[in-house]
Amino acid sequence: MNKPVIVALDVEDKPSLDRLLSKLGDPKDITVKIGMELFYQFGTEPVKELVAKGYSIFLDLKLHDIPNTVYNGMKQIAKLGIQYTTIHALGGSEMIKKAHEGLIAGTPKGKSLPKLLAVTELTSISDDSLANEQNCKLTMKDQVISLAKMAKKYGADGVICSPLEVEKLRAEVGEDFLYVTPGIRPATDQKFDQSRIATPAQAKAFGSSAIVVGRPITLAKDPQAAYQKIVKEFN
Ligand SMILES: O=C(O)c1cc(=O)[nH]c(=O)n1[C@@H]1O[C@H](COP(=O)(O)O)[C@@H](O)[C@H]1O
Repeated sequence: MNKPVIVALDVEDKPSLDRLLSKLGDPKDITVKIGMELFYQFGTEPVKELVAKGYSIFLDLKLHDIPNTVYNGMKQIAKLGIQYTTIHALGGSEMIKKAHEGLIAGTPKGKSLPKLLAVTELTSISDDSLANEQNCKLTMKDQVISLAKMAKKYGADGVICSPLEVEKLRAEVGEDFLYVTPGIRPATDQKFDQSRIATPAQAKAFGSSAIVVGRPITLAKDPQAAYQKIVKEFN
């Protein structure tokens, strides 16, 4: 994947956003992720602003609703000129299919279709939570593989999963699919609420197509150095 270190812009206000962006470098070399924290506060405005500046945008709203609602939501998202967007695979095959169709319906003529990424099991979910809260009978790896196979069959371009699952996913779901992995922690960083984590170098070795990194950059004393170190480690 092009520009494969995706910076999660999980900040609470515009000055923090501008400060962080000013540390990252030339917009055309960077993929940034806009998620709930910015979107629920400022709506589509920062998305449009960053598209205009030339960033590649991953709009992460993790749609999970009935198929018709997701179709209509994706139709709107596709108009924004972003490169990647997300749904929860647990919404089911019909929802995934409609998400894909919504993106096709909403993408302006001549523009490229945003890539549809399906979240499998969130990287904050532990094996214990999968077994005892979701009451899932499969192991984490098998559950993620099962969701990824369904996502691929119904029109997703890739999945979001932990780096720990990528090796097996590549073997069982195929090389012609994107494996985008959050849960990235450089060796010295805190885990916080993540469960299934790996370092950037481990993610690279496991075969992640791209990594999503938030707090190791946003909370770093020197975000610029933290970002560059992660880019170097992953490339
Ligand atoms: O869809 C995502 O990006 C996502 C899926 C997932 O399973 N786990 C996960 O952490 N994320 C996102 O990846 C980012 C990780 O942030 P940090 O834990 O601060 O690096 C956050 O913006 C999460 O919303």
